[in-house]
Amino acid sequence: MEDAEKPQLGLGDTISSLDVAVIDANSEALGVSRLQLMENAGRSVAEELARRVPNGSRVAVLVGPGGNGGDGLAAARHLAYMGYRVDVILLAKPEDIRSPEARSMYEALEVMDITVDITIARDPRRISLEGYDAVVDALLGTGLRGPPRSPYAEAIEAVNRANALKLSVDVPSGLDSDTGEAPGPVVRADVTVTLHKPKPGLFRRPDLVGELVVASIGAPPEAEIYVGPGDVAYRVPRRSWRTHKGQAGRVLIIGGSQGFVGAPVISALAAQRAGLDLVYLAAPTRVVEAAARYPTIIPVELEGPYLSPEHVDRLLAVAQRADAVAIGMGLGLEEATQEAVRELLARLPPGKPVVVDADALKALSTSRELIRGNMVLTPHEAEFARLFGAKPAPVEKIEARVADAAQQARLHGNATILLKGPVDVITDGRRARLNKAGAPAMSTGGTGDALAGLAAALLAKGVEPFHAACIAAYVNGAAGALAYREYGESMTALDLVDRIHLVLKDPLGLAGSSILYRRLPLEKTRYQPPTRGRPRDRGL
Ligand SMILES: NC(=O)C1=CN([C@@H]2O[C@H](COP(=O)(O)OP(=O)(O)OC[C@H]3O[C@@H](n4cnc5c(N)ncnc54)[C@H](O)[C@@H]3O)[C@@H](O)[C@H]2O)[C@@H](O)CC1
Ligand SMILES: [K+]
Repeated sequence: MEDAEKPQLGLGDTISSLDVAVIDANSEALGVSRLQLMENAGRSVAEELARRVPNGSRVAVLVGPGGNGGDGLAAARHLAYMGYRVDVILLAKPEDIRSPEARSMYEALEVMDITVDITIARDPRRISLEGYDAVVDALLGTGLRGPPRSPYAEAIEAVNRANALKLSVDVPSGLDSDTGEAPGPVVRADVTVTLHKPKPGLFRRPDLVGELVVASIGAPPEAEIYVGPGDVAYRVPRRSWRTHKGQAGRVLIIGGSQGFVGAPVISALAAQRAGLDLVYLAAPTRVVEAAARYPTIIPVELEGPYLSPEHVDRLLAVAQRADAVAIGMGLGLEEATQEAVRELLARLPPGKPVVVDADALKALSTSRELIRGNMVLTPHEAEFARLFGAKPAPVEKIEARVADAAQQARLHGNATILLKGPVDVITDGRRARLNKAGAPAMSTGGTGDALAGLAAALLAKGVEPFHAACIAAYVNGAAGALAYREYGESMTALDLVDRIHLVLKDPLGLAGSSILYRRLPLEKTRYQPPTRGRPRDRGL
């Protein structure tokens, strides 16, 4: 396979401002703190400046109130060590520097009374950058919201007037790193040192970015490769007081048969724990009767012992009221059931996101043309082999396994495939991530049903299919790990469901726990670092 065709493990070639927050938090969960990242960012910035301006030169560092300013403060310390004459110009009052990391950068600089000069720009219109050889723009980064307000607007104008080398930290201040829009004043940089990975907006405005350099902040590639607490904290929408009933998501679970009564009930319970407004459970009579002890689940009784084509019209009507559907758990392998699954998937509105699990995957194996981009398929290895007609590479050869799954995703409309195993592979053919949260006892029956319910719940909340599958795998695994801690080998899928709220309520609080610390015996893969260079040279 061509290298270009291989999806890189991780979040792709560029990262959004949301990805930045996720990577920070996942990095912290893996033992590399935000403070370390900021320190590395500052050092990388100082080193890039040192490549371009001889030491002894005069450098002004303009510092904003957030993480971007924190990077600038760290850079100032490194530049002082390297022999530059450093003046730091603070646009915010020191007490307005709130993040603990940026604060500690400021405190370290404050006592450097021999080598660094710090001024607070009380009147931003009077900032003069005359006589400097270089200006470091650490005003605003990925946290920019809307056009820069005073005093940052004036500070940006001052940077642009300066007759010096202009180096922007992460993004030219004023540029929206996601869209490339500049809704107000914006820095015109000679060099932009962007951190960890390029942001998409940078490629849209090479005129503002100048030379683009991608610098390491020491975040482990694993912070992107493995789904982690940052994904839960920043990608899962939360209700506000203004949310109306139904807005937080409605899910339709279709599953169960005379022989498998519990599976779809576990899915429904897990979906509910993900914070949904409504959960419909459409299932044969015996399943609906068993679910009656959970009054919060809305039953849709399908008369008879198993799903069959005469139920499809009714299911389509209920599906209209749901934001996402999960189908397959415990449905059984009756020919009529398989036919009903195919008919339903063919007739569902194309915009409706669907999780296809278990017995519904078997139905799909004879009609793979029904697979589409907003589907999440959740096969384990044998189901994958049956569905796509080829076994995936073993878990130990993780890169080959990812490539096998990604290839099938590409062949099937970039649907999301969640290939379950001791380490889960999640890919839409463009991106690929892994989940290692879990516990050996998760081989117990029903944990896969919980996973399907979680994935559907996240889809219903508007999370895009790739991230919904990633987060479902992590939340399910982390809840399983917590259940295992308490019950050991005796844990059941219901113990897992009972711990979903712990993972969702305080995902970052769990970070200190050992959920991501298991080292897996996987064949090593090479991480491809993002390339340096001018955006136009990269044809982007
Ligand atoms: N994982 C990463 O990539 C890392 C990011 N770091 C840095 O952190 C930055 C992000 O930090 P933050 O999220 O704190 O955001 P920023 O530092 O970009 O700015 C946020 C601050 O600016 C204010 N602000 C936002 N829009 C404004 C506007 N239109 N007018 C006036 N003020 C405005 C906000 O109130 C907030 O105080 C990145 O750009 C990067 O420089 C680094 O510390 C290292 C780690
Ligand atoms: K900046």
